[in-house]
Amino acid sequence: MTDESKKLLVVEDDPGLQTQLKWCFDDYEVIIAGDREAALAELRKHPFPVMTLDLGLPPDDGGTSEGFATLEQVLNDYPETKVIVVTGNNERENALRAVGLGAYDFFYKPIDSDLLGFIVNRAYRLHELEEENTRLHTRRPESPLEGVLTGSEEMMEVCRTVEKVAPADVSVLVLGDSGTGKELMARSLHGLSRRNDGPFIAINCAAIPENLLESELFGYEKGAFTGAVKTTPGKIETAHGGTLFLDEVGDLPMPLQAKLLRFLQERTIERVGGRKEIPVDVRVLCATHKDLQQLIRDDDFREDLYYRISEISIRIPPLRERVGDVLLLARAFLERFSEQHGNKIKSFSKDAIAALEGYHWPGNVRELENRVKRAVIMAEGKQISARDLELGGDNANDAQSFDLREIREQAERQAILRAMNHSGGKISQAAELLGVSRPTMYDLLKKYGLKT
Ligand SMILES: Nc1ncnc2c1ncn2[C@@H]1O[C@H](COP(=O)(O)OP(=O)(O)OP(=O)(O)O)[C@@H](O)[C@H]1O
Repeated sequence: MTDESKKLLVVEDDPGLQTQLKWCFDDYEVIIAGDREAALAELRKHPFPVMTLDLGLPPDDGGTSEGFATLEQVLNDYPETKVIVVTGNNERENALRAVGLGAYDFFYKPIDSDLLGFIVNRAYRLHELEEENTRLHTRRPESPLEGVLTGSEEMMEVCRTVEKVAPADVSVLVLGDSGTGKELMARSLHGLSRRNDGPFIAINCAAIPENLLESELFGYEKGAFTGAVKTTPGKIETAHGGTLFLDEVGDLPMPLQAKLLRFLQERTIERVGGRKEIPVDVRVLCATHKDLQQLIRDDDFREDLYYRISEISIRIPPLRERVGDVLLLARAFLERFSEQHGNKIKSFSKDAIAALEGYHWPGNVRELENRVKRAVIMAEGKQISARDLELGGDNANDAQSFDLREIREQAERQAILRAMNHSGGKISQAAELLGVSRPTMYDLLKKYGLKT
């Protein structure tokens, strides 16, 4: 036990009991508070793993209203503190109500120091175990690639592919929904390649108007068009010796697809308004959330370009399909943002965890990152609630389909993922949570394409 965890807060207004309680716990550093304000002032100063709380506090020493108000405030603001409620001999109802609200245990007066000592020691032990548990949960798994956090087998496979492919100078097409981490993977590919001393230049083909995209990519000569006051190299040239990342390549207009293809075949570019062929040495990585095969069928994407940019394809699974990743990433983001904001929020409430597990994350990791960032700023208690994350109610359940079978399957899939997340990927525990046998659980995982 650390020195800090040996502290015990005793909230008691009766001077006689204060003294008795003080020598009852000579193993602990006992701090006495006579009322709610004094107790909260102590809790603000340092964390207390355990506190005892007399329910009959002033100004309502004859009743319990002040005691209950103190209890609720402590449970809300200091959820890690175990509260042992001390109450009159025939006040069973109050004792049960306190435990119902979240008090750890209760104790009847007059004080039996052996029994109270036993309850306090047990509360300390439980607090210690819970802390250990939180530490284990927040421990990061070995990050396979710099900046990439994951514990899921699907993503580990993606990372292994990235490691293998990075040193080979091949073109890579990264596929995946918006916010899944395509750019992060492209940066890893660059970082692990022999070009990592060179530049990494990213351009989002969907974010730049069509008429500017050509000069943005290929550069222009002075006087090529109105406003071209000086010769300017494009992104491709700027990436010389390094990597060019074309995000949302599915949005590249047809004429530029032809020009890009020419560049990939000849490895030279011509600036807009120029005549000179400029040799450029870059590795091209592309990404898209669109279905390029469909675009090819619709004549919106050139098949020959597709083969050039996809010597290797890597598909990043959506966040909802990664077993265990939602909570792992949420905890990592919480740690990062609460450190950045200098506040002490360390955990998610139970309802927040259920909401995180139940939501289907259409915006993937980016959405999770944004929700946690916002919650850290908005949260008023010591824990992040589902409300702080703006999850719950209608937000969490936006299935728009009317197809009953589809809705049932979605719900089943969600439940399986929640159970797998909850059990840390342990199939037998997840099966138990869902009330199905292990073989059925394997069948379900297979049916929904969930790897373990
Ligand atoms: N596995 C991960 N671990 C840590 N952070 C991640 C992970 N995946 C994504 N992120 C973070 O999520 C955010 C979105 O990632 P990124 O921009 O790479 O996604 P994207 O798929 O390229 O998105 P878009 O399709 O919208 O361009 C970034 O802030 C990124 O750092």
